Amino acid sequence: MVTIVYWSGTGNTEAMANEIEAAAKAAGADVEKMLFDDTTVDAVAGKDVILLGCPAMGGEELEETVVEPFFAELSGKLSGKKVGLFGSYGWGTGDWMETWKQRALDAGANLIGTAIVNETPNNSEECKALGEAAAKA
Ligand SMILES: Cc1cc2nc3c(=O)[nH]c(=O)nc-3n(C[C@H](O)[C@H](O)[C@H](O)COP(=O)(O)O)c2cc1C
Repeated sequence: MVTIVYWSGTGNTEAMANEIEAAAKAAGADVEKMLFDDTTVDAVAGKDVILLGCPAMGGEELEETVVEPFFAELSGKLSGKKVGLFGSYGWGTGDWMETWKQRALDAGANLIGTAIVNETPNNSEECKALGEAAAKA
């Protein structure tokens, strides 16, 4: 089972989640998809393959009211877990994802891939690759 958990303010990261879900399903995986708001840290920590989505916010940061506190707590429970990260960005160059990736690695996660897209995805190769990697993980 691949579990996708995401936050999206204007729908771009949500569109990525949909593309990743479609790719993972096409590769044969069962997929569940939910918002950070609709789950808990312990529920996510108990999953097998975890894909987390959040756009670049703040100054190259995670969304601060929901995702940052969620991930800060979850990172204590990610050691050895198969984790993928994705999100949309605007005017930056993807620095928020580099920081996020490093935090996941520092937490001991087994990073299966990342995907970033400038604004709205449109049959993104990055999303497809992450969905396929998750299906095989
Ligand atoms: C409050 C706010 C802060 C943002 N900060 C950044 C940023 O630091 N770097 C960047 O590249 N884009 C930034 N963006 C642009 C968003 O990452 C971009 O529009 C993205 O597509 C939004 O994804 P979403 O539709 O899933 O919310 C910011 C947007 C907002 C509204």
